[in-house]
Amino acid sequence: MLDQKIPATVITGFLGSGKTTMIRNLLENANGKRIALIINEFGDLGVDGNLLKGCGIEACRDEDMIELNNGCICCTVADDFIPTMTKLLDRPDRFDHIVIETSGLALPQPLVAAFNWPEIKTQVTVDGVVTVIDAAAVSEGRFADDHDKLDAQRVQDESLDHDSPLEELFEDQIRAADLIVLNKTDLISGAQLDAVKSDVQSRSVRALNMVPASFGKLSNQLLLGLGVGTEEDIANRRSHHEMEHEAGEEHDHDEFESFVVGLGPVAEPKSFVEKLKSVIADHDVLRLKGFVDVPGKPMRLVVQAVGSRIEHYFDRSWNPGEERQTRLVVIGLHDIDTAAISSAMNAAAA
Ligand SMILES: Nc1nc2c(ncn2[C@@H]2O[C@H](COP(=O)(O)OP(=O)(O)OP(=O)(O)O)[C@@H](O)[C@H]2O)c(=O)[nH]1
Repeated sequence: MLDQKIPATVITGFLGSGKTTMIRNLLENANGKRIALIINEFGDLGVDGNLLKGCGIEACRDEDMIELNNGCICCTVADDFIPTMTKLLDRPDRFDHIVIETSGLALPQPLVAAFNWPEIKTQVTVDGVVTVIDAAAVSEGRFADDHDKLDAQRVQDESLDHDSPLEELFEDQIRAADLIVLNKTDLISGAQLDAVKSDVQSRSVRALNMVPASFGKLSNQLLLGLGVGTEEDIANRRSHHEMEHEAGEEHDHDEFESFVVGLGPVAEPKSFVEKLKSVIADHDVLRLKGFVDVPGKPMRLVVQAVGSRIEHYFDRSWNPGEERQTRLVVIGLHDIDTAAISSAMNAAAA
């Protein structure tokens, strides 16, 4: 029906929690639904969009997929997101659903608030915010800070007025959620999952709606059928940043750094990946992902690392005319040693 608003689902969650994997599954089960996909990534290499493009899934049409890579979507709402949405809504063909994947560092609140802008509000409603959580990482204590250490740092530097960026972001993404997907349950025990549930719930005053999942395998009825209209409630889900900076200080992502490392062909992928593991551990890399040119192989190699967990596989043939190259995006905290990491990665590839 033309007078019905188009539902939009916002999928958020920290770097590497499994958002793209879940979306892939969702598209595989689209059942004829026409889904527009807006993908936002932190870093200059559009890996997520590239992995989904040409993935062979029928519902995954290149023209229905829009990549927004000019920074985090929460900071570029006016310049990037609103114009993209209005263009999408002006298309003569109508979508059944819009799915938005935020970058792993995005605060969902400003994005959801954008659905109250008049030109969007009349046509679209937020069906729900789905926050994907890496339950294994939570169980390993990745988001639980060493508060004693932070307090000591605050004594040294008075400008440190809040918790660590990882913990804050983790909580802001939880507080914005209508549904929390506790993902990667294949990596933890039932008891660990229970502990993760309590940890996550303790970070919100609202009772949270949580479902466990592995590789984001959940039904589309659940993921796309929340029916919340979150834009109406966003004022009740304020982020740390909003609460700390009532005066309206700009939010930014200065606490994080991302850079792309270009390397030559990699003849020994197994040994390369092993060496990358050490680079990641030595330098506390949060996320590393990209594509590798393996000489003599017709297919491109994908490398995906989330903390110390690293995966590599050949995903598709290099296309005719496509330049075979090795490019990996690396993300860490702002003081990450970019020069040392680049040189260690070069050495690993040699
Ligand atoms: N073991 C395990 N691995 C998973 C699961 N879900 C995703 N992964 C892996 O985790 C890595 C990151 O997954 P993505 O889907 O790319 O995560 P993302 O949230 O889109 O990552 P960013 O966009 O970089 O924030 C990949 O290597 C996935 O194969 C899961 O449930 N279990």
